[in-house]
Amino acid sequence: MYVVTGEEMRQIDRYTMDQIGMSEELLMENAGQAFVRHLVSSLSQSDDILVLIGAGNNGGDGFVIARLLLEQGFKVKTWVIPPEEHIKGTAKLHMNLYRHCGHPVSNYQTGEAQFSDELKDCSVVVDALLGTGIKGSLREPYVKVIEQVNKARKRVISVDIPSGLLASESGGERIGILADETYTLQAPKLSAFLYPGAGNYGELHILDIAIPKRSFEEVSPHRHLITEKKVQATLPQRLGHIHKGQAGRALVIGGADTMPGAPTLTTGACLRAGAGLVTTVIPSRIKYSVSQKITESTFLFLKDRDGEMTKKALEEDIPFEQFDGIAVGPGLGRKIAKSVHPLLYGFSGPAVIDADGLFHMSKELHLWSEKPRQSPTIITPHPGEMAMLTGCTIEEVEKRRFQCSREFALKYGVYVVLKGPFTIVTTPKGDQWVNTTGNASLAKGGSGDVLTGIILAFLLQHSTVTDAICNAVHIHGKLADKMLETHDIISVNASDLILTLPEVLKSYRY
Ligand SMILES: NC(=O)C1=CN([C@@H]2O[C@H](COP(=O)(O)OP(=O)(O)OC[C@H]3O[C@@H](n4cnc5c(N)ncnc54)[C@H](OP(=O)(O)O)[C@@H]3O)[C@@H](O)[C@H]2O)[C@H](O)CC1
Ligand SMILES: [K+]
Repeated sequence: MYVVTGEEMRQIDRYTMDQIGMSEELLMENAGQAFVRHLVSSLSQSDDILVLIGAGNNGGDGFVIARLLLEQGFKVKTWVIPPEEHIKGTAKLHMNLYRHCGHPVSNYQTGEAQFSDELKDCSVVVDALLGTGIKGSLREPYVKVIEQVNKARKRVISVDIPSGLLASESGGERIGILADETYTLQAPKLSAFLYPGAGNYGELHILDIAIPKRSFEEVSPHRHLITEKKVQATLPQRLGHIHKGQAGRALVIGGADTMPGAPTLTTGACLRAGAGLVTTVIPSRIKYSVSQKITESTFLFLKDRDGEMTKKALEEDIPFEQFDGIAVGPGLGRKIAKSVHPLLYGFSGPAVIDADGLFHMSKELHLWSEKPRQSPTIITPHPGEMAMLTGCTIEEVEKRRFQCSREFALKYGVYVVLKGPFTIVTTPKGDQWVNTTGNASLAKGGSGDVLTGIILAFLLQHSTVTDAICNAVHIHGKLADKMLETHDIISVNASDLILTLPEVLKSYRY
């Protein structure tokens, strides 16, 4: 499943029409058919449905939807919002088809007052005003109509994207329909995953309108959705004759006197996510508090100063060659200078850098570009850490989540896991994967430490790095979703996620 910009979707449509030979009329009919097929089970014959039509092909989809709903006996009122002569091409063809079936159209230009009354009295609004073709700031009469619809608090279902939003941008101050559900056509658009605009989408559904795979392969968008099906198919199997060393020897480096919990969580998650052996490297002074909480890992206690492990101890006292993968950073501390590059450069396995590890990395980026690691490096920043690494503001990162992580991944040859709602995984080649599991309960200290542990464990058990990271991100979100079945959203703790791992992982087995 691809995630596309408006421009990519246009190219895909073009290829489908020009090279494959499917006409726009057919695609529009397919879009309306798919929309109605999915919608009818949630409609009742007593619903009063208002279909709002704009000037372009999104409006054309609206005519198909209105016709099909009317033919099935639903009560539908169809409102054309711009002057009718603005409707051209394929949308006009479907308007005529609709009319030839004997169905009526009302026009907002001549019936504003009646429109307000009908909006007040309806129960469902189908928003087919504007889709991927919108350019620049929203113009009248759409501004007024969209504000009116948002105030009316009806059940609103958008076709393709909530009208007013741009397909590829985060929304910001834009006026847009506040939809309860959005039925997007064939492939989700970037704005479905970029806040604040993502909040306008409501529940996102993806409709298959029969655009062939070939059209996507020709345009080749580099973004994908992480799907449950793919996770299920690629989760590691454990063979009957495997021994613990073959399930991965993991090393977790972190912790300081004020942060004993972070490496504890990472280690706990790493064990529950299947690593064969885990060794936790922490400063000596927290050895009792951490080791009491973890039964199954072994420890290495390093010399510390001011409550943090020293640069020298980190570089000289760890037998890196005994391990298959490393996670460095959870609770590592920032008080005393440390360097991550020299620790990892000579290490031949995958390495995850998180939390304070990213702080130290941000001070030595020249080393990462001068001497890139040959083995996979995975960084797991939240937007604040991404801002620190790139020198952008957090707002810029949030606005340009896709571009920002891609630029960094390409420049430094690393995998970037940009956390947040809809975490984005980017490979060093620039391919991107968007995660849709998880919820706001994860906005709490410690949940990132758990993710780091799962990523490390999965890296040691998957055959590809990308699958390992995507599956870890997906499962981590799923833990939070599972917790909401029994817990309130504000009371899920990071350690609860680890306890839920066995049940969630088991639910993915065939
Ligand atoms: N993906 C597919 O395979 C298919 C998608 N379909 C649907 O088509 C739309 C995209 O259609 P398009 O005609 O390109 O664009 P829109 O319908 O989104 O809107 C274009 C009209 O909107 C007016 N416009 C543009 N910018 C603004 C603005 N800032 N404010 C107000 N109005 C604006 C403009 O009209 P004018 O009269 O002002 O010129 C444009 O004409 C896609 O989203 C799907 O829903 C098809 O069904 C085929 C299959
Ligand atoms: K729309």
